[in-house]
Amino acid sequence: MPPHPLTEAELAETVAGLPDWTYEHSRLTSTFRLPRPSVTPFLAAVAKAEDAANHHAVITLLYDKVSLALQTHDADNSVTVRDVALAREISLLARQHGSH
Ligand SMILES: C[C@H](O)[C@H](O)[C@H]1CNC2=NC(N)=NC(=O)C2=N1
Repeated sequence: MPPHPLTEAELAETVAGLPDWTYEHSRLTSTFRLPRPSVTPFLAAVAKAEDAANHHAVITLLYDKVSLALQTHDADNSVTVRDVALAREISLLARQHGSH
C-alpha cells in the first residue's frame, strides 16, 4: 500500500524541517557540493541507502555538484513520507562526506 501524498500543510512543515531541500514541481530537490574525491563514496552511500529503503532518487552529477530529486512514483509522482525519510538520510550522508 503506497503512502498518501503529503498535504500542502504537511509539505510546508516538512520543507521547514529539511533545510537542504526545496519543494518544486511535485518533487523534493537538493544540490550538494562535495570535495571531488568524496563524490564516488557519497554516491555509493546514497545508493546503499536507496536500496535499504527501496526508494530511489534521480541523481545528476556535474564534477563536484550532486543534484537529487525525490518523488514517489507509486503515489502518482507526489511527495510522500518515503521521500522525506530518504531526503533526511541523504542530507546526513552529504554532511558526512564533506558537503559545503
Ligand atoms: C517495485 C519497486 O519496489 C518500486 O518501484 C519502488 C522502487 N523505488 C521507488 N522509488 C521512488 N522514488 N518511488 C517509488 O515509488 C519507488 N518504488
